[in-house]
Formats: sequence, C-alpha cells, structure tokens
Amino acid sequence: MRDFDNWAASARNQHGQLSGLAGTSAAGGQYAIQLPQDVEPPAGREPEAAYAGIREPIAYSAELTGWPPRVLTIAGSDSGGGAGIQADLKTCQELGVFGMSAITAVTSQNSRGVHAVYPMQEEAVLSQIDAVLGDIGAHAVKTGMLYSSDIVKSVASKLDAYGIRKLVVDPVLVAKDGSPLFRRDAVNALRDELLPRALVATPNLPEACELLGMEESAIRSVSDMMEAANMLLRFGPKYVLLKGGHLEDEAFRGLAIDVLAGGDRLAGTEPLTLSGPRIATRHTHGTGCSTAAAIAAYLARGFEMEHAARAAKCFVAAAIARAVPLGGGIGSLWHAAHREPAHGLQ
Ligand SMILES: Nc1ncnc2c1ncn2[C@@H]1O[C@H](COP(=O)(O)OP(=O)(O)OP(=O)(O)O)[C@@H](O)[C@H]1O
Ligand SMILES: Cc1ncc(CO)c(N)n1
Repeated sequence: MRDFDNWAASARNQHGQLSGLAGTSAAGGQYAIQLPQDVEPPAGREPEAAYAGIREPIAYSAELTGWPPRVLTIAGSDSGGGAGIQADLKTCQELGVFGMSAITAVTSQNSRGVHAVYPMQEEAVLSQIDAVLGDIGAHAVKTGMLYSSDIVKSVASKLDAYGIRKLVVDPVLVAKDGSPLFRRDAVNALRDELLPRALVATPNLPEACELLGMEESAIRSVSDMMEAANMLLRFGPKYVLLKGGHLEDEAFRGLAIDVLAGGDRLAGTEPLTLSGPRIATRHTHGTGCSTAAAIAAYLARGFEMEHAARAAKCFVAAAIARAVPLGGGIGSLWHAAHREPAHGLQ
C-alpha cells in the first residue's frame, strides 16, 4: 500500500486533515478516502470566495458573470443515464456547477451495451454551442463522444471562436463493453485538431493506445503509463491525465492509479501518480465521463489542474463505491455518494 500512502499523505499536506473515511481495500490494505467537500479552494481565497477563480471570464460572452460557475459539455447522450451527457450533468449539479449541453449523438444504450448510435448533424451541434456560449457563457467546456472527424473539426474551430481556454477533452472512443462510439476518421481529427487546444486530455488506456498508434494493450504498467502520458503531451494538450481504470499491473493490485503529466510545475519532472483504492465492483459504467466532467466543474470553480484532478478522483471513487447495479450488465455510478457520511466502502 506504499503508493496509496503517498497519495493520502500528499492529500493531507495539501488540504489539511484527511477527514474522509477509512476502510479496507479489495486487496486487503488500509485506506482513507478524502471527501470532496473537504477540498479547500486554492490557497489565499476567503471561504466565501470559493468561486473566486471564475470572476475573470475565460469564455467570450457579453453577459458572462461570475456566479454560478458554468460548464458546457459537448458529448453523446446515454439513454441508460450512466455515461455521456447524463453523467456530465449529474456531476456538475453535484459539484455546485450549472451544467449545459450540446448533444453530438443519441445512443440507445443500457448496462449491457450500445444498441444503436444516431449522430446529430454537424449544424445541429454547432447551433447548440452557439446558443449556449453566445448567451450564457461557460467557464469551462468538456468534450466527450464527438463521433466523426467532421464534428471534431467543426467543434474545434467553434471553441476557438469563443476563446475557450479551460477545455477538457475526453477522447471517447469505445464504451465499457467495447462498442465503438466513433468513426475511424475521428481519431486523427481528435489528435490533430482537438488535443492541441485542450488544457487537459483525459484518455483511458485503450484510447491512449489508439491515439498513439500503439497496439491496444501496449500499456501494461505504471511506468508505461508515465511514458505514454509524456508522449501524448507532444500532441499539444497542456496536461494529460491518463486514467488507469483498465490497468492490470500486478505490482499495483488493489489500487486504481492515474497519471498526470504536463503543466509548468510538472515540466521536466516525472508525471504525478494519483492513486486510490481499487473498489471491487464491476459497476463502473460512466467513470471516465464523470472524471472529466468533475475536472471541468472544479476548473470552472477556479481550482488549479492538480487540485481539480485529485478532487475529481475522490468524487468518482465515492460514486463507484456506491454504484447502482441496475440492469443485467455493468451498473452505473451513484453521483450523490459524496454527500453521504460513509460511501459503503467499509
Ligand atoms: N474499480 C475502481 N475503483 C476505484 N477507482 C476506479 C475503478 N475503476 C476506475 N477507477 C477510476 O475511475 C476513473 C476513470 O477511469 P477509467 O479508466 O475507468 O475510465 P474510462 O475507461 O474512460 O471509463 P468509462 O469508459 O466507463 O467512461 C479513474 O480515476 C480510475 O482510476
Ligand atoms: C454517450 C457515451 N459517451 C461516453 C461513453 C463512455 O463511457 C458512453 N458509454 N456513452
């Protein structure tokens, strides 16, 4: 449990007391989870100014004011309610952020898999973005399932037009059951058009391999993850959060490890590992979408990247621990779990 101890210690140093909960992980080790509400706003801010970071408008809108923080998610709809737009909006609401959406595709999906994908016309996607950013404005934007290279390219230039700086790109390619959520031509467009504009890209391991042109299971260890995260930085995002939900590294059994690379503070240093207990459940539908949405929500509230990534991991860990086993396949996260005094982890 050495790595998790480091994580817990660093969380303690950064935020003071770790007043979350303690328990025993799937591998039998001791752990504590830090509750998201224990996360303080960045140092130097008064308690009532927890949202201070959003006072400077970062997306063009004549009417953009500071409160409430707003996030636009540009993603696919999941009829089953666990991933995509539905996960993003639930996450935003739970984290005190006003969520808005531009739907790129409607999927007929449930816990067992994806039955059908109905992509929206490019024009319809752009019109939703214009409606939101031209009037309400957003402090951060998150992209998820964009489906085709046409949608990727036109979304990228639309975000340029609005001067979006806090852009979280979740390069969604496949659903948990392996069903494709993209047309093959979208991969190059994601890499060449969207990643260079991202403040942070949040691929999972198969998505990282696809973007890097590597064979699907090429990333097998935490050191492979570090190398891959650094390689992904070359495509232009300021940060890469490589999510390790799919990692099968015997040396880190019992832990769920992500790697954060990039940014000024991390430049020239090894990427950071963010690790927590691996919760023994198969009900993890929507973990990736919820992680990226939580990062966008915390960024909209003015958190720095490392702080946002750590807080998002805590929020998602609680939601996994209380996942709802609905349907006959892979159940979904319970986004309200972070409000409960104990997340069912004990
Ligand atoms: N069983 C688990 N226990 C604890 N944390 C987990 C578990 N599975 C995934 N995570 C964490 O959840 C976050 C999302 O990672 P993951 O790699 O599962 O994303 P994803 O594959 O994109 O998810 P999805 O495709 O379902 O949206 C990461 O922070 C990861 O470490
Ligand atoms: C719509 C949608 N977006 C993303 C994912 C990835 O989990 C999914 N399953 N469905």
